[in-house]
Amino acid sequence: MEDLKFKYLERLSEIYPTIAQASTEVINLQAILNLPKGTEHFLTDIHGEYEAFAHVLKNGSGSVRRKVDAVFGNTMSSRDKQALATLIYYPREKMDRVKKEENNMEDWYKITLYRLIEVCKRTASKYTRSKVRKALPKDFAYVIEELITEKAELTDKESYYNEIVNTIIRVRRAEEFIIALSELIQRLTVDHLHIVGDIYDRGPGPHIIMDKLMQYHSVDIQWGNHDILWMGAAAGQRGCIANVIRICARYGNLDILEDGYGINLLPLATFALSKYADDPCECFGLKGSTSFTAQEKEMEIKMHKAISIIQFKVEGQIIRKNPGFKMEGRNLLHRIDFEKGTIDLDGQKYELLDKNFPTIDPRHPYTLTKEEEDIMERLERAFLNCEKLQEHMRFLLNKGGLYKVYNNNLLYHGCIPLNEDGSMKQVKIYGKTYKGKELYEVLESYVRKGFFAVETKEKERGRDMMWYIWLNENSPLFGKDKMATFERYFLAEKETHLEKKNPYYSLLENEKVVDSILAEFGLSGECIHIVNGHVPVRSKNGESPIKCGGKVLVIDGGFSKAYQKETGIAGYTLIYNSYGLILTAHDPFESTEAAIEKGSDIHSDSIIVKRVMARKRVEDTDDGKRLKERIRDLEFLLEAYRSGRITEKI
Ligand SMILES: O=P(O)(O)OC[C@H]1O[C@](O)(COP(=O)(O)O)[C@@H](O)[C@@H]1O
Ligand SMILES: [Mn+2]
Repeated sequence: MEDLKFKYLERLSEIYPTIAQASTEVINLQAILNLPKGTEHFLTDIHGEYEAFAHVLKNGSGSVRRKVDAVFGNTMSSRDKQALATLIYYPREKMDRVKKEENNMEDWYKITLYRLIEVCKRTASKYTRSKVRKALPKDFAYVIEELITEKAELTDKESYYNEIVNTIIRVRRAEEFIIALSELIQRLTVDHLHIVGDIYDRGPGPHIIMDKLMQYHSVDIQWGNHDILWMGAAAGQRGCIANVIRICARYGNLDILEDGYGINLLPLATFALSKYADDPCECFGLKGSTSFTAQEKEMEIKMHKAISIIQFKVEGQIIRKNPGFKMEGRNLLHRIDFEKGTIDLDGQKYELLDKNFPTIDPRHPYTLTKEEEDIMERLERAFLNCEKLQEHMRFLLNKGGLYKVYNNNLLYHGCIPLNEDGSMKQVKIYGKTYKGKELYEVLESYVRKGFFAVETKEKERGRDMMWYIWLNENSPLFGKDKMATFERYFLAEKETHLEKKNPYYSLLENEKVVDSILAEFGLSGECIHIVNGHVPVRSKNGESPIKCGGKVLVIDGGFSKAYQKETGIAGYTLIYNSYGLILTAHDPFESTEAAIEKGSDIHSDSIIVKRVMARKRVEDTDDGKRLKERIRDLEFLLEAYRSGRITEKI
């Protein structure tokens, strides 16, 4: 042990070769520990709504506006503060508008630059000089640093700053400078972003969101069931591929696949148009609003039906291949009486709303026709070979996982499968039993195997496991007793559409249960929380996102337009800054245009969940723990230098 420690100190002395260097580092680290904790921003269930996502990201769920308020207080009107905030979110667009209205732009530049510099100073003051420097835009790095650093030794500070600002305006760089400052403020306002799952499906731009996330300075992702579905599809799992296409078709979003990812859907389209030529496919109408022509719409609807039938067949095969998934109950095609157009569900007969199944052979209902097989083969190849999709999935794999413990908060998308009595449910995965944290871990290991395992069998298991995580009742990401897709398309009886939630969701007010979950992930004591998404909070019905006295925060982002009618709002986001936790309820997002025009933020309400007594510092965070360890090691090194066990390397 001693030997190992000595070796470690020797290595450390290579980085800090002198007493002076090691002690400077100790002083620097100690200074960081005393800075206020960086702001964390939590978003979930974005569901392809890239405009609303970009807006919330730009305004830091109200954080930018709070900064503007803190800097200018009552010295500026609320309208001016809002205009300044909008400028920070959308500098280019806002300036275009201002130019049309203002007759003295020089004055406007001067005032605006001055204001932005003040906000920038305040946002940067939380960070070390070196961190701010790293965030500075290359072109203006030197000047911005001059402007935001207090110059105590200058007697006439004002004229010094004025000179710089005047020069910027004179050389016609004011606009670029305003843009650079605005982006810097956005960048510094949020230190770290958590995405608690479900980037994909329903909305039109998940690929645009992924591109944005890949450029973001600091982010982690807890995979949602919809993300896993896309990961499975990208790994070539047929059940996942069929579901991905079906959901895109359902929401009129097939162009995500065609234009966004360059996946060719022509074979499916041609097949659907010929197979369902005279079929109105009434059960397969599109959700949400689309701008399709009648002809386009007809094609989407037919493709929607074609891929749904393929999905039910392919899923039947996966279920039969994996009896351990215990999902035979979800195989429904063989229970259809194709002559009568009825289905037998647990002894009860139901009439099907659509009786036309030209591709199903009643004797072998789960077998794909030659054409369907051909389509699936081509799609499988297209998903596997799509470079952009694979790149997005690699990013999810690198930055993501099924859960995360971060600064005393436990983050996951769905739930912890529980029994009725609140104990953790034992779940069998390929013959072995797991629960709680171990269940999460084994599932995550299979997801990674689905991409990286060398051995074919293990890889296949990994792939099938992604489909399992998407919809199995024991999946912590799904957490419902069944996914009633078939019933929702084909049966009128609403009771068959019901998807019963795992007891987890009704036990969230039970402190014993909540504590046991937190403890399972190593969390105990004060100021610990579970943050999860997945289930829309029906605030219209008085439901609160704050459960168990604030220990659990269910922040389904509700970005998804399809769900806003049900919930009454556009969901919640969470901010954890040095003063505490702030939950923001959002109003539906109209459009970027409207946000600039009206200068509206989309948050309607901010609820302070927890206000800390003393402002939290870096010292109180996970990063702080690591820094303290580093300081301790460096102090050992200093001791070794001073006692002569290690010599300085000058
Ligand atoms: O309303 P849609 O888009 O058809 O989706 C409904 C399906 O989505 C699910 O709610 C899963 O998606 P979420 O993870 O967003 O809840 C299923 O339980 C349900 O069958
Ligand atoms: Mn979900």
